[in-house]
Amino acid sequence: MDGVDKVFPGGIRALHDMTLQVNEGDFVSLLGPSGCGKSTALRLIAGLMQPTRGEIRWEGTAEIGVVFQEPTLMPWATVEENVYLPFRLKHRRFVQVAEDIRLALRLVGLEGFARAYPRELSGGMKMRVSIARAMVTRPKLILMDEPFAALDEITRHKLNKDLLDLKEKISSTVIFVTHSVFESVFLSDRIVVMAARPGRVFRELAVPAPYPRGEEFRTSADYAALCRTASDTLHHAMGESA
Ligand SMILES: Nc1ncnc2c1ncn2[C@@H]1O[C@H](COP(=O)(O)OP(=O)(O)OP(=O)(O)O)[C@@H](O)[C@H]1O
Repeated sequence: MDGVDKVFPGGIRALHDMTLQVNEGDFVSLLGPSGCGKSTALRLIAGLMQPTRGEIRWEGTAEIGVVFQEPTLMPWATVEENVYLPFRLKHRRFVQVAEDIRLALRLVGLEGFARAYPRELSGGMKMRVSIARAMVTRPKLILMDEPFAALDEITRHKLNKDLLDLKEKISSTVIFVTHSVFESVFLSDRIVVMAARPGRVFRELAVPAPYPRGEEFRTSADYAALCRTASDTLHHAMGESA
């Protein structure tokens, strides 16, 4: 993103001069207070809307998978039919992609649930279906907008860990929106702290901890120190925008 502004009709300036580079294989978190434009940035990157000013450039073509805060599953369709959706939109026949669907469900730990309906699943399982759907076509870039915000802490920790394992396996690039300091430090190799009114990049923080990361990292002194730095930076960002 190069010098991107987004002004909504009515004059709300959601983003101002946002510049951000994401490289292949990065796990980048956008961390910031409510209303700082994180979702707007993600929607611009997804091409769901256009910037008012500035540019979003790609090297090569980008296929994108998106995971929203709500799992947004079709309640009348089974798990495998839900995961089939991105292929259906590309006019691929189910039988041609059945193996990809099976593999995606296996990667998110839902092998036995292909024929289940969303109402039969827990919140965490629904989110796993949503993740399987986002990655079933093996997009280069996965955009996630606070996907775990509505889950309990234990489930959230489990899904954080599983998401990192999954990323290793499918080697995608991930841009992850969150307002949780802890989550951003656990997951990402770079945290983009944003400030509000107008939304912009306040500072970028590197998380120099090796992957794979698990409970050992989450309970380490390094993790605690990184969380403190991120938390302080977030407070500065909020102070500047208050
Ligand atoms: N479609 C829209 N029309 C007008 N204003 C909008 C629209 N979408 C977002 N905004 C405004 O733009 C600003 C940024 O919103 P955005 O949802 O991107 O923030 P956010 O950081 O994702 O917030 P949250 O963490 O609460 O989801 C807010 O002031 C919001 O009210």
